[in-house]
Amino acid sequence: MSSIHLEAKVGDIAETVLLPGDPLRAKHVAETMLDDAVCYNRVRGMLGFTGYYNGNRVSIQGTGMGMGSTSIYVNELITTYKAKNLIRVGTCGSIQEDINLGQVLLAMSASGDCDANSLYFEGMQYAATADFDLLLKAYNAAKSMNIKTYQGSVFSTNTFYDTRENRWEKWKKQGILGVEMETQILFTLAKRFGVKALSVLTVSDNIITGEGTSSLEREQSFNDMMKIALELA
Ligand SMILES: O=P(O)(O)O[C@H]1O[C@H](CO)[C@@H](O)[C@H]1O
Ligand SMILES: O=c1cc[nH]c(=O)[nH]1
Repeated sequence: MSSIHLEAKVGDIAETVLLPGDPLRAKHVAETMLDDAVCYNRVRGMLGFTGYYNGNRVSIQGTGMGMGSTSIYVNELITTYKAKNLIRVGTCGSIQEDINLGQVLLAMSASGDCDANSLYFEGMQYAATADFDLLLKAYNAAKSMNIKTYQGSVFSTNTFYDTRENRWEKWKKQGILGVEMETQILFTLAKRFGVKALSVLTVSDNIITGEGTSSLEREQSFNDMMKIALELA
């Protein structure tokens, strides 16, 4: 048996699944950091692999960009493949001047503009929150590897491009650390289905200062984030 958007058979995917937006980041990590990695999904080019990290079985599955695409993979991973720990490994734009390129955020919660949530919660606002156990483990793993992390809230948006001026000013004042496009729906669905979720994010852009990284760097150069997430397997 497989699902609509994943051709893996039940049993091909580990209980802990890392979730980059970029399927080529999944491939790069599988090739450079996992042992005996096997590709289980090529449907729509949304690559997924299962392998071993320090002897522990782990999968890594691209989600695509945005909450619509992510919700499809998260739903299928949980309901068909019985995934138990879903850990996003993504990039984000910092909206705080002092959080610079390459730094790692552990998302405690996600605000956002997820349409699926607005409909589902009938206009009420749900506080999408990380699993505390995964958050604590990630924090401790980072500390033991001497990797500095920032713990706090992120904003998940479905619109990467937007012409509003000072769009992020109020969110910056509200203490949001970074902006990305998937965490709000990941945390919401994980709680609904009774599984654990966390987002580990690397700052690829600083939206306030305008600094950014290349697409190759976004695909390949986020070692600290990957090491923290893989320790959770
Ligand atoms: O690098 P990924 O994981 O794709 O994450 C970020 O990058 C994409 C936008 O460029 C969005 O998916 C955003 O959340
Ligand atoms: O600015 C950014 C950078 C990464 N991802 C986003 O969604 N926004």
